[in-house]
Amino acid sequence: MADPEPRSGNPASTVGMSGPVPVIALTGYLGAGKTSLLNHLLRRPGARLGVVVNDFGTLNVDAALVTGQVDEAAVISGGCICHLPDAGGLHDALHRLSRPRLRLDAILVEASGVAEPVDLARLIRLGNPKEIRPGGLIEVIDAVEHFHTVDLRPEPPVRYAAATLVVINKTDLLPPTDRDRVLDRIQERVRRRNSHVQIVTARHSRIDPTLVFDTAVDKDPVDELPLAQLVRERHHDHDHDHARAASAELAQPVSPSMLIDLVEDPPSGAYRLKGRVRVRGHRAEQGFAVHVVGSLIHVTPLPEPPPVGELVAIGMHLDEFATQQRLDAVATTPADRPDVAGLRRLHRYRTLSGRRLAQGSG
Ligand SMILES: Nc1nc2c(ncn2[C@@H]2O[C@H](COP(=O)(O)OP(=O)(O)OP(=O)(O)O)[C@@H](O)[C@H]2O)c(=O)[nH]1
Repeated sequence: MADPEPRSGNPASTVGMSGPVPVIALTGYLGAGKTSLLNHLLRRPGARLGVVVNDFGTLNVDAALVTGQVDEAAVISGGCICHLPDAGGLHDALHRLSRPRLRLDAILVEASGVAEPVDLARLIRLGNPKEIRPGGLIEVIDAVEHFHTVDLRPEPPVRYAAATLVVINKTDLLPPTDRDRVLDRIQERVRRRNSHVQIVTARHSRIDPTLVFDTAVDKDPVDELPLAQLVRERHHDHDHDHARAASAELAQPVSPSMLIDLVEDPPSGAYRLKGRVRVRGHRAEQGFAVHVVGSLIHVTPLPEPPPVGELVAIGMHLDEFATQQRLDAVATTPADRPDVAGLRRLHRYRTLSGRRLAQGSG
């Protein structure tokens, strides 16, 4: 399963997004590999990440990485501790970490092994709509222990339903002769509960961070602590499959109908889809930021319509050719007149993005 590198540079970073900070939940049964995943993501240079863990003191988070990733070390070590499912604690932590001054690219929430993913996903949706947006829920599965711990009943566990990405971890511990059979079986169980979820396999939770958040540059920012850089260099590895990406530049306003068709039915294999777009409104042009993670769709207005917009799709098993065609179709189809039905659909998502977060429904 060796996927090629993203096609040109790092398309994942071409959409420089301010606006709501994505909050990504890491869940999984005890010992599945959540902390390993968190540390792996923190090692990725270039992104400014906030971290929320249940108890920073007792978890095996690499402190050098955490403090190095964000120049506000005090925020990480002192302000982001919460005890799930205490909504107040989580919301306080998210509120602090989403302050614009911190300029975080993403916030990672590591849930304890006993936390219910469905409840956690709902808690995150209860946050302040202006500050954060749901960035997905990553469920880590221990490939060896799965059928002895989590998946014991005839019906697949409900926890799969909340996931946008499933990482089947510890594949190195599966006997080679049994590997494919076990992986197929786990996938089949997950898909019975969540047919469209993206599934990847991993050793030591090493997945391509591009799947999870935007990594803006390939080397450490200048304000990075030297210690963190050293730790990263020691661990810097390329022993994971790479996500694929496709992108299109939007030189003209796009058709809202085509855009919503795209986000409601993303190209095959796309896990994340994001864009900054310009649409023709009744009176003037309007700008929107659009984010899709799994089945989550989030639309926010931009202060100004972008002179040139972008669309980017990312996924482990992305059909790059078909995806490029879909993105290009949106980019090149003229949208000279206001598309009333399309605008209505777009604004509905905009309203839902705010309301769903505010009310915690859906
Ligand atoms: N061999 C092997 N060991 C792994 C892998 N992933 C994680 N481990 C080990 O499994 C143990 C548990 O991993 P963690 O990342 O701490 O798991 P966790 O889900 O955070 O654990 P809890 O917080 O206790 O629920 C650690 O000793 C890891 O080094 C893997 O893919 N292969």
